[in-house]
Amino acid sequence: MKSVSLYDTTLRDGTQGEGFQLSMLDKLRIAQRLDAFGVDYIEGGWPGSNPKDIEFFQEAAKLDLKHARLAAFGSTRRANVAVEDDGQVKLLLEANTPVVTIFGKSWELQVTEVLRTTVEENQAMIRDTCRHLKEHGREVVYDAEHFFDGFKDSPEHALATLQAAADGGADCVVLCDTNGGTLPSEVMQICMQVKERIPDTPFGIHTHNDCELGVANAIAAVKAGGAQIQGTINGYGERTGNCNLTSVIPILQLKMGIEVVPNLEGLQSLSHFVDDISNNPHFARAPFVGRTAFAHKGGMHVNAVQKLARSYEHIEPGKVGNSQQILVSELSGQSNILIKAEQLGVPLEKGSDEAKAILARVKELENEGYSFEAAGGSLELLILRQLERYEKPFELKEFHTSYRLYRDGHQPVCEATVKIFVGDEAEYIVDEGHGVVNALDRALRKALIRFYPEIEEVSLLDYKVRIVDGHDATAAKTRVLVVSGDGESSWGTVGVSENVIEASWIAIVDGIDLFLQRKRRAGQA
Ligand SMILES: CC(=O)SCCNC(=O)CCNC(=O)[C@H](O)C(C)(C)COP(=O)(O)OP(=O)(O)OC[C@H]1O[C@@H](n2cnc3c(N)ncnc32)[C@H](O)[C@@H]1OP(=O)(O)O
Ligand SMILES: CC(=O)C(=O)O
Repeated sequence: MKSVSLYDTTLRDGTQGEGFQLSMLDKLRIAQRLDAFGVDYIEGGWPGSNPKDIEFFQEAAKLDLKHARLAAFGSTRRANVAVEDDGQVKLLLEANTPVVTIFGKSWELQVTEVLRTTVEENQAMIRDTCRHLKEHGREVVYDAEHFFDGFKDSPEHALATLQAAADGGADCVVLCDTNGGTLPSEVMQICMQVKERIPDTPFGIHTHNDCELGVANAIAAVKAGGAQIQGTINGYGERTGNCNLTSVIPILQLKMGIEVVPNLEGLQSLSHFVDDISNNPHFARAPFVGRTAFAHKGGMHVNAVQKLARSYEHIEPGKVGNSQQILVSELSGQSNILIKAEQLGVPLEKGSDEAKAILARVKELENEGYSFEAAGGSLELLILRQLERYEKPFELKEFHTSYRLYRDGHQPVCEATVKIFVGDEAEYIVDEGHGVVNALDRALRKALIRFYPEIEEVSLLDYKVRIVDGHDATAAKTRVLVVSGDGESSWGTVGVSENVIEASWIAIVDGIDLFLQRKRRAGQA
């Protein structure tokens, strides 16, 4: 048996966070992934809240979960209502889950001001509801809402509410830092007192991230003997979110030697899955699972990690399914360039003229406003050009763009003409587009297709414009970042100019040029 169980509330408390909505089918898919990953409890929702959650539990019963136990969430019975007659408690039982989690009030202020009842009735509500659910054969988790605030206000009152849950037969009492304002030292101290005063019922922890201490507080509780951690994948949840399980899990497993999941390597992919399914962007700087969690940019760091990865990495990235990234920028040393060149199959010597020239060119261009971090394609071209492993596929003679807006209600027209040379042959093409950049992209492709039919495979996936230096207002330098793809891979290219059309042109041309260079080099290999 595990010494600490993982209780996931992504499907309940996670959905209380702004911008995190899940359909019933999304919830089912996430539940399956959580089960496969080895989470012990999955809180699916609150049946007393909405029809979607009622339906979820009906469908989830058919899931054939291999490991996790499903929990339905709700509150204690209402004040002055018999527990058998409480509609919300009935729905909790009708959800037919092996586990039911109920929350109740620990803070006297909440009892008198929010519930507007007496301390005695509140304790009866907790005790009766736990007992009733136990009598119906459920494993009962009792979430002590506002426990730490309640304890700081009156330890005796807060402990008496826990005792009421224990008397009602709760299997675990979970201390909640509902407002997220408690410090790890306080959590530790209070948890130790709970352990001493209620020794026969295991305690767990449920924290919120309002002081960015959700994870630290959960770890402090485990240090004090906590047996369950409640949290969400990627920390989604009410306000600033809940304790982030994608951080807690590797901390427990890799730093504290507490085995909680069988395949930690699946962590990053689980994190991306939940982002994707909820249509949220991935948080690049997320510890352990973020894209940049093991990305090295400073030249000195890159030099060191090449010699010894753990010189700047606190764990092996592969242990959580992540990988080391090396970035090239104005902060690079030759080591960054050497690694990139090696990856391109053109190894370079440290101290060689080529390595020095490439590094100098990167620094010069970054000073002009280029950024190679997200433009690996442009960096690849820069290296090939410097090493004379590059054949120019075409020469631009001229391009022209126009945008015509009619006052009589006609659709505006965006037009581009492009004149290029491939060897001695000229091609002069005009095309229209949704905007001038689109027209330019279309005209260029049309002009090239006769010479390079393979460019049919390339499409433009993303286009971003950023002002490099804002002080020149509309004459400021712009950086355009383009992502192109061929269905198998994608690559970023960058262009910089005071003119956004020219910056776009540079980035688009590099995107197509790189594709042609790669094809040519693959053909030679
Ligand atoms: C800390 C947490 O995250 S707890 C979970 C919070 N999550 C949610 O609220 C999401 C789901 N909630 C809902 O769908 C709705 O709020 C419902 C269906 C549960 C309740 O809706 P309504 O009956 O319209 O009540 P409303 O939301 O306005 O007010 C909550 C009521 O619950 C009572 N209540 C609050 N906590 C408890 C408790 N632990 N035990 C019993 N009653 C409680 C409040 O006193 C209030 O009743 P009152 O107005 O008679 O005093
Ligand atoms: C129960 C719960 O979600 C909280 O107290 O934060």
